[in-house]
Amino acid sequence: MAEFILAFDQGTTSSRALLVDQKGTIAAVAQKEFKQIYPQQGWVEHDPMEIWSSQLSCAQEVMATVAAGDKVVAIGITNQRETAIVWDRQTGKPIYNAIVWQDRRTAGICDRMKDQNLEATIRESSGLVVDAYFSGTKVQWILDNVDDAREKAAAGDLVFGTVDSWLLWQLTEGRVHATDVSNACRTMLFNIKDMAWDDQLLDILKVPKSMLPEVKSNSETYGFSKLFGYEIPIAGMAGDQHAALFGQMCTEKGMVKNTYGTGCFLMMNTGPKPILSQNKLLTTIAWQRGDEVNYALEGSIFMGGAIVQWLRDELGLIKSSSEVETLAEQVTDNGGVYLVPAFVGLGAPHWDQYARGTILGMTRGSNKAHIARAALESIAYQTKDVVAAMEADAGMKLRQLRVDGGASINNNLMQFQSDILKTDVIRPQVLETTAIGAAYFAGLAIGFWKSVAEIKELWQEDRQFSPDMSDDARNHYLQKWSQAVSCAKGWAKT
Ligand SMILES: Nc1ncnc2c1ncn2[C@@H]1O[C@H](COP(=O)(O)OP(=O)(O)O)[C@@H](O)[C@H]1O
Ligand SMILES: O=P(O)(O)OC[C@H](O)CO
Repeated sequence: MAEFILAFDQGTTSSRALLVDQKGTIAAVAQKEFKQIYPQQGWVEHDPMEIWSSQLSCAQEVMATVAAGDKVVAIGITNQRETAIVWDRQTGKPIYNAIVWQDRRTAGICDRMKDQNLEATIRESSGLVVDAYFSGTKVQWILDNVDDAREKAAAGDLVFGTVDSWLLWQLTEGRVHATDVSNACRTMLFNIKDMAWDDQLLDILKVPKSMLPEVKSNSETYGFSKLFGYEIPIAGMAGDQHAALFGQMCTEKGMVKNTYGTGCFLMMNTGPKPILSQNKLLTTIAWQRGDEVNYALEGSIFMGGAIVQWLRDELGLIKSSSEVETLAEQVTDNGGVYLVPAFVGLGAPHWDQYARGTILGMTRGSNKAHIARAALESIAYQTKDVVAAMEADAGMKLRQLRVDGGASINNNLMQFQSDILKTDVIRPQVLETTAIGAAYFAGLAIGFWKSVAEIKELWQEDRQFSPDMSDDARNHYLQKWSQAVSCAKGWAKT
């Protein structure tokens, strides 16, 4: 009889469900894209019911492949982080769409917090910078802008959750309202040293404590789902980047991964003590298992693979994401063209809410291949900016970068990344590290895998990319990139 873990990977643009077996092999995958809602410039929303229905239908699709006699022994959840959902405790209905992590509508609330000199307080307690990215200001916005929401929240009738919480609520049919530490620490409401909701932060952001989910570790049984014919424990939950760090088995201090999905998210495992960044990175909880807490430094880049989607969907330069490779290969270099993909502002280490997308350096000879190349290169330059900040904070040089996510399939991009970083880039055989990480957390909780050492044996390299660029060329690219970033900054601040 074969046994599997069912992993939910609820991403920004699609929901996925995967079956993972004991060898860490993916036995089945289903994926469904869902609607991106842009009600105003800079706003990004999802329909929470569609998040759930797309996730459920993917789960049903892979469950249908489980042979008679075989069994799913646990569910692991991983999710797009920071996205905020508020729903009615009694009816389970959302009172507003999910406000997505990319949404910039609360930039003004953040400016006011900065004017009140709250940055240091917020950083000390939450490890975060003041930015519209995080959930806290999004919850505040919903409470202040949806009719009667403040009154209902004060009466205890509303609950808040990130997407993990929302899925857990649905899976348990409203019986469990909980989250995990890795998602909690992205809300700007959680104290990463005390490992508890922070009263001062709740007060600053005007969020009533009664709305908040119970906070648990990343690997334990949160509840049971009866939706798939028999009772299955939900035993692992983690934000997608934290799950990817674990899925990449970056379990030693100093190990770094970069996930090239919609955005790019670099995380460095910094061990059992939090390092407060001096270089505008985030201090975040990597994961908690039992009483053991691991911290990480994170650099969040808002536009990664999404730039390729923009070339495809808005400019129509390519028909599928993979076509970007052949288009970019039509030219031997960027021809002096630089694209700063600040479509939703710039994240780490710049944190400019008002930066906007910019293309610079075009001449009469510039063509669509140069733009495609500049778009891909921008992913590598943004990564380099974060790595430089990470090295400064950690006081050490990066030894290697482990990569995963949809865009890491692009060999030219990975080679350019290695050239620009002057560091080896290592790609594993299984690129679904996010879902795998969630499966590992769930499997460890129920004894499907006995130890991290056992799981480490499952990680296998696919390919290594080593630097092959002169220092002069690298310095030239980085200098022009930095000039281009300066031009993109502050554009929308009027
Ligand atoms: N060959 C490629 N080169 C560059 N980017 C790619 C390529 N193939 C896919 N992508 C990008 O990868 C992203 C999808 O990766 P994925 O890890 O599934 O993202 P997410 O989990 O954020 O939805 C998309 O933004 C897509 O444009
Ligand atoms: O949907 P992804 O994979 O781009 O991840 C989104 C991040 O969790 C946002 O912080």
